[in-house]
Amino acid sequence: MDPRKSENEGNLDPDQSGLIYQMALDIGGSLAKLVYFTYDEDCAIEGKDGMSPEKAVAKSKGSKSCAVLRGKLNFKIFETSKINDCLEFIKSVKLRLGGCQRQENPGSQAIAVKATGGGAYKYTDLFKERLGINLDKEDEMDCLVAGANFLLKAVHQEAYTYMGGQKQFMDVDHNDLYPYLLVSIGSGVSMIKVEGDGKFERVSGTSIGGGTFWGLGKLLTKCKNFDELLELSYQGNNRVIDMLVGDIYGGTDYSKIGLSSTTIASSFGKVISNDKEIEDYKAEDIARSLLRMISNNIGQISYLNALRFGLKRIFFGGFFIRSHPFTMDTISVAVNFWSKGEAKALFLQHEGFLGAMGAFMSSDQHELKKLLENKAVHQQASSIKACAIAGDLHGDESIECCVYSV
Ligand SMILES: Nc1ncnc2c1ncn2[C@@H]1O[C@H](COP(=O)(O)OP(=O)(O)O)[C@@H](O)[C@H]1O
Ligand SMILES: CC(C)(COP(=O)(O)O)[C@@H](O)C(=O)NCCC(=O)O
Repeated sequence: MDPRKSENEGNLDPDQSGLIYQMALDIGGSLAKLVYFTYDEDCAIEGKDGMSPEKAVAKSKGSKSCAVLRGKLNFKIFETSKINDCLEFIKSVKLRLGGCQRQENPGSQAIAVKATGGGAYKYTDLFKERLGINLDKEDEMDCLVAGANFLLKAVHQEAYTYMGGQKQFMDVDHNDLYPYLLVSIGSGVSMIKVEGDGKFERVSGTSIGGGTFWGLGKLLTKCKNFDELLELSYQGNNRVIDMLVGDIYGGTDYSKIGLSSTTIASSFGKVISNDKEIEDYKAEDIARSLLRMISNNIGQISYLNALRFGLKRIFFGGFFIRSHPFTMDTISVAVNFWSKGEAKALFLQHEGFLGAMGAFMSSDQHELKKLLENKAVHQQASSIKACAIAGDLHGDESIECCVYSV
């Protein structure tokens, strides 16, 4: 490959040759997330006598007739520390925002793109200078909530429970969605009580989140990337590192206070009594203990906040989860254990894209928003992959969808 080209250049999915009608960004502490809608110019509109999408949309305004725009919602991620890859990707695709602007001559015509997350502020000048894009900033919490509400209502089988290796999809009753606790596990963790569309309060947070897992993991195991660390955690045994109740109580349960001998009494606690150096421990075991410690802690704090407000459902999002069985199992067990089965942990297929989806939905100057705001996006269930992100950082996913306008 030509070393002057970015990793993504020349490696585009054929679907991306379609026009990008609308794009939004969520640039977080660790990852930059993109959501964009593409359609095939030749066959995008149905039921409008072969006219162009723009014309059909324009014609449908103010009339009772229905325009249907067929296309795909695409999802893509980049490491924030490699923001240049993200810029190169946007540069390499045909950006046709609002149905009337082409990004062929950056600098000559400013294009506005909705953006959220800290990077929307940090990289404002970079986007403007390199791509001629004005980042139109949206509040991160507003976007997380809007994205979660939209996905839960519009995407079939978006939410699921995970217990004992079993994934069980939950049908969301639109009339019985609120209230719930939304826990976004990104670099740090935000906990938001959601009571309706745009009706929410950030009730808590913790700095011990995904960045902590990846940061400490990198230090302690010398892993070079996040996936490697996750993979290691699969193979490890945390009992070598963690001090269990049984280690303290001579192998027995402490049943009087409901603790079994296998419960972790102290994460990483066994290390203090061993005369070992870090090299004497297996990276797998360290990764496993770390993942359990962080996941357990988030599960417990989430439950406590759910209890504060009498919330029974806790939806977990953010890329820390990565549909990882062990992470989801640990969080579910923690919520179940602490709530004595009263509260439920739920996960989202598009876990890491809540903010980007919310930013996408917040666009107010493009035709697509006008199409989307009143109508649901109906996806074909068969087109969803079981895992939102399947390991590969640059792996992307798309949902076939129809956008209706009446
Ligand atoms: N490929 C990856 N590279 C880095 N971190 C990853 C990756 N995949 C998952 N993660 C985890 O996801 C977290 C970031 O989640 P995300 O929801 O994108 O938050 P943020 O908005 O802070 O970037 C990281 O801190 C890390 O724990
Ligand atoms: C500051 C943040 C909202 C930024 O979001 P992120 O990039 O981590 O997704 C988040 O990291 C956070 O909520 N941190 C926890 C801060 C606290 O409540 O202690």
